[in-house]
Amino acid sequence: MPAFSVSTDPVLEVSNLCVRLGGRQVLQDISFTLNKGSVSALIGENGAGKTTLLRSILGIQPWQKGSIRVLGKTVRGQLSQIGYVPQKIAFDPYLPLRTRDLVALGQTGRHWWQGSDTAAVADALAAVQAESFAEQRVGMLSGGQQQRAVIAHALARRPRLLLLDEPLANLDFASASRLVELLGVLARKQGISVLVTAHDMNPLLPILDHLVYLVGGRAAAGNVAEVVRSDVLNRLYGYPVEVLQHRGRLLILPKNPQQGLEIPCHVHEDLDEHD
Ligand SMILES: Nc1ncnc2c1ncn2[C@@H]1O[C@H](COP(=O)(O)OP(=O)(O)OP(=O)(O)O)[C@@H](O)[C@H]1O
Repeated sequence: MPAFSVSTDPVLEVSNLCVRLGGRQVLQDISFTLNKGSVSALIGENGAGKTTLLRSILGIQPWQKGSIRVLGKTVRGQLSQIGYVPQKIAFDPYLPLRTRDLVALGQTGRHWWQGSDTAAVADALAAVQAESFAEQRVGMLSGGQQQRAVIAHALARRPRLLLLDEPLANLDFASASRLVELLGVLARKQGISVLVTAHDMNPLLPILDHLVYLVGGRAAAGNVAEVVRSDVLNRLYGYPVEVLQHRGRLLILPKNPQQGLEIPCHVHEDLDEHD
């Protein structure tokens, strides 16, 4: 399989997107472009609007202003080009559904009665290294295996854009690292554009090409060095913050500790300023 480098072919273009929900401006003038074969993170605290943005890209959340283009077209008619892994997935342990069945359902979509493309199902299982548990019930798998099974489900229609809503949230460190590595491989080897939401960008840094950092409904977008800078983040937060680097991890802290951001209690020592 050829390896893809990140290209300048736009797969997703979000321009000046504004979304109001329940009388509140949840997203305000969001603009960014994701290219083919890139890995991007959509970072924000609880309630920042990450899921709302993914739902807008999927065409299930109406917006008031702006535009979203997938492969140069409106999302309507392009849904088969998008794989989606939602945030909360719980499988009953006794659900009579094997991993292979779940992936086949992803391949056939709603038409479960149609035969699935077995080669596409096998490719999706292989892409996430799920062959060894393909015949096991999904409800009996570990959290990390379930996450890989639902990603295979999303990959079964060979999408060009893969959206994952907090896929690392319930994984231990080792499973999260394996999943991050896998997402990098999907982007580089298969040319899929991957967009991952998370609260913490650090686990994703090794594979990240692009960052969309959401605060209070507004976003800064670009590569990590362009976004994670105190001048950019000062504007976004509306108060002074500092960016610290500690053993390859990035920390964003308020200059005045009374203000908003949470300071992780385990990383207070030996911090060097990074701008
Ligand atoms: N249907 C709705 N009506 C009104 N407000 C909503 C609706 N859906 C979401 N919201 C609000 O929009 C804001 C953004 O929600 P969203 O779920 O997009 O955030 P998030 O960044 O994904 O959060 P989390 O990290 O907690 O999943 C929140 O304040 C939420 O309460």
